[in-house]
Order: sequence, then C-alpha cells, then structure tokens
Amino acid sequence: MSETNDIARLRGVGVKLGRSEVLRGLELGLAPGELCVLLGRNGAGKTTLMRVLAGTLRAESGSVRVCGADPSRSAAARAAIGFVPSLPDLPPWMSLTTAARFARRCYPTWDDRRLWRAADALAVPRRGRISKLSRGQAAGVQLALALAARPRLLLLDEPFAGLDAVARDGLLSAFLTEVDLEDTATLVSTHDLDIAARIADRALLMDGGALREQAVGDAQLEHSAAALRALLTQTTPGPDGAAA
Ligand SMILES: Nc1ncnc2c1ncn2[C@@H]1O[C@H](COP(=O)(O)OP(=O)(O)OP(=O)(O)O)[C@@H](O)[C@H]1O
Repeated sequence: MSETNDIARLRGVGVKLGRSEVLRGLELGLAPGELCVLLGRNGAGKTTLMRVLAGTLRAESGSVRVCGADPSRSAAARAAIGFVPSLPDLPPWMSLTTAARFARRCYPTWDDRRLWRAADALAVPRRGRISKLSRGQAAGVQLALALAARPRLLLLDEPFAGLDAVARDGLLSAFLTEVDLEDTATLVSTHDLDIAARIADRALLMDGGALREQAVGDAQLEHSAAALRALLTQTTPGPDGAAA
C-alpha cells in the first residue's frame, strides 16, 4: 500500500508530558482495511499515541494527518475518527438510544443497522442510563456507537479490558464481522496477546516512546501470541519505570 493512500500518517511525532518524553520521532502509517494492534508495557505510551491520533492531544513536534488534515485543528478530520477511550466518557444521563440520536447528526456515514447489531453482539442495554450501567456495559455503548459511525479511522483503547467472557466473545465476533471494513483503518491497544494474535493484520510494539512493527500474518495463533509475548519481554517499561 502506498503512503499516499494512508488514512492516518505520523511523521517524526514527539510528545512530552511533564518531564517525560513519552513519544519520540514516531513514524506510522495506517492504511484502509487494516487492523493493527498496539502492544507495549504499562506506561509505554499507547494511550498517548491514541490521543494524538484522535486529536485530543497536540504533538509538540512532527506532523499528524488523518484524511489529510491535523485532527487537533480540523473538525473534518475529527468527524472521520471514532475514538473509544479506555474509560468511558459519555455524559452519565445518556443511554445508547439518546447518544445515538446525537451521534447520528455528526457522522454522515452513520449506519443504524450496525448500531443495533453491535449492541446485540455486545449485550448492551438500549435504554439504561450510562450512570446505571457497569463499566463493561458502558464501554460496550461507546463501542457500538463507534462502529455505527463507520469512521475512516477507528481507535480503540483497551476495548477488551474488564469484559466478562460473554461480552468478550461478543466483542470478538463484532470485530470479526463488523470491524474489517475496506475503507477503515483500525488501531486497537490491548494487553491480551491471544486476542491480538487473533484479530491483527499487523502488530505495533511501543518501546521507549518509539514503535517497532511485527507481522502477525497467518502463523498459527498460539505461535503468534508466543512470539508477541517474547517480543514484549524484551521491551523497556514506560518512562516512569512502571512494570508490565
Ligand atoms: N498528564 C501526564 N503528565 C505527565 N506524565 C504523564 C501524563 N499522562 C501520562 N503520563 C506518562 O506518560 C507515559 C505514557 O502513558 P500512557 O498512558 O500513554 O501509557 P500506556 O502505554 O497507555 O499505559 P497502560 O498500558 O498502563 O495503559 C507514562 O509514563 C505516564 O506516566
């Protein structure tokens, strides 16, 4: 895939938070139709990278482009992005149905059938207020909304964390049936290497604020997961010294 077709492209991106250089000289391209998993030890910078791509954090150096524009400055670029943060951030009084009413107006590519399919797969209540839902259910609401928006760039920060086995299977099946869109690039951060090996076209490994790539390919899943685990153990913890 040529660089010019990339939905998202980072060039030489650097971010400093407090005194820590959290991202340095980051180079990344995300192409239509690919699903990349983002791996790395605690504190490696995965959430920071997601926020830079989502446009909620501005890089200090380098360039960030999503659909050709800087998402921290361009509303059009942000409308092409579906970002599900690791902690749900919808207003607590909303339900899936009321949130969908707002989201439908923001995304020209909105698809109601995908919304209800994803909600069913994730066993998300349609009417319960976010404040009355469990953390896993609230995460499911945000994910169903992001899938229904059919964004060009889908960013999911630890979507499998805190899910029970049924919700996890629902999410996996939603991934396998709904996420693999030809015109969407998807980036998923996770600490679950078995799931990473199962869903990924490509694995990105964060180490010391930089990225390394690892092909996942068609190798047997347990071999891929073992290879990813071996790679991860060779990486350094985040700049604050957090252990994996
Ligand atoms: N607001 C902040 N001020 C200073 N340092 C910060 C701030 N937010 C994050 N950091 C530091 O930036 C580094 C990267 O954090 P980030 O949340 O991106 O890591 P992560 O890879 O997502 O970690 P985890 O796997 O634990 O979620 C960490 O060392 C963290 O302490």
